[in-house]
Amino acid sequence: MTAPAPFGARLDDVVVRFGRQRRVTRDGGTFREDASTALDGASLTIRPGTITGVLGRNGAGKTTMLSLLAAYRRPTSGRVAVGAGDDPAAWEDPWENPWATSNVQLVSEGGGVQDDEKLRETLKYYADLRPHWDAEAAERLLDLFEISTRKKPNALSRGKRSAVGAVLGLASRAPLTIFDEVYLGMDAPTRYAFYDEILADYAAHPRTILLSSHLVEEVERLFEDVVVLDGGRVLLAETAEEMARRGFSLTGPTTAVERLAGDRKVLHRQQLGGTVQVTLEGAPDDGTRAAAREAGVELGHLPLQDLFVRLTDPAAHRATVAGRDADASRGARR
Ligand SMILES: Nc1ncnc2c1ncn2[C@@H]1O[C@H](COP(=O)(O)OP(=O)(O)OP(=O)(O)O)[C@@H](O)[C@H]1O
Repeated sequence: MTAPAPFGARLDDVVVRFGRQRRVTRDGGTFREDASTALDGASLTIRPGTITGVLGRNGAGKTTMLSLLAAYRRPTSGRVAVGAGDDPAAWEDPWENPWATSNVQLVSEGGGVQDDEKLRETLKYYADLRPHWDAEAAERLLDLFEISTRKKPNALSRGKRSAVGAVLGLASRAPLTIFDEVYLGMDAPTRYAFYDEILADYAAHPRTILLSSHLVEEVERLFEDVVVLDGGRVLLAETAEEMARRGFSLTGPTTAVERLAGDRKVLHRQQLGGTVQVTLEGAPDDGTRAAAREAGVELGHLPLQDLFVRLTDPAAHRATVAGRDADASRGARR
């Protein structure tokens, strides 16, 4: 079978509301109220043939968004589309669309397995369901994660169940493969093996992979694109390269770093004795680069975690290095 073309995905002004409830007014009348809004006018495009990180704090709407793409649910309003090619106008609504759903694989924590049957039955089911299923890859990965197909999933540990999800997602070779917090319960060596397998499999069989995770530091190296959701809205959707240009870090002697940082906004600050590392908003100009070299200050890339924390925290600490501490020292020098 020829390799399938990677899928793109798009959300246009998508709203998802859950749990309409009947409320009683003071005068005894009733009205219906939305209990929660999981997505609140979310719009974005996932480029075909990329690994895209989906980040957001608890309850931001990640699982809801990913479920829409796999047609596990319908939006309350707005449009969802998936499909091959670079023209989103040609993509299709995945809802009750067998062509779309057979090409989209969503793996959630502990999901996608038949609990009361041996794992080998689940594998047969996937082989029938997934047009691009690779049975050899599934076998190799199950060996790698030391999982026996003779076991029933409910007899597996939480980490092993997650590893089964990783296997199902990878071996599906689906043009749109979605891993929603699939790492839960996996120990660190297993997680790193999973990340390496994603990269190797993606290189050998290009497709579109969406990966949601709270372990931002661990997974950032995988991402070509990044989506950040917050309160049901898309806070940011851009390439990892564009994101990297949103900030930089300086590491070195405290006074030199403070001088170089000036009034820039601080995303993160870590003091180790006389050495400080600060993550700053914005791109370094040539002057800053030259001055850093001269002062023996190391200029580094922006850790995604710092930007993520900053972006999703409305009450973010807006201090600058030139703020509280440095102000005091400048005052003393005047
Ligand atoms: N079936 C449901 N019924 C009612 N509310 C729901 C339902 N599913 C999700 N929600 C609500 O929608 C919002 C978004 O939930 P969602 O699970 O999409 O977030 P998430 O970003 O995946 O969170 P987490 O990182 O904690 O998994 C939350 O406020 C959640 O309580």
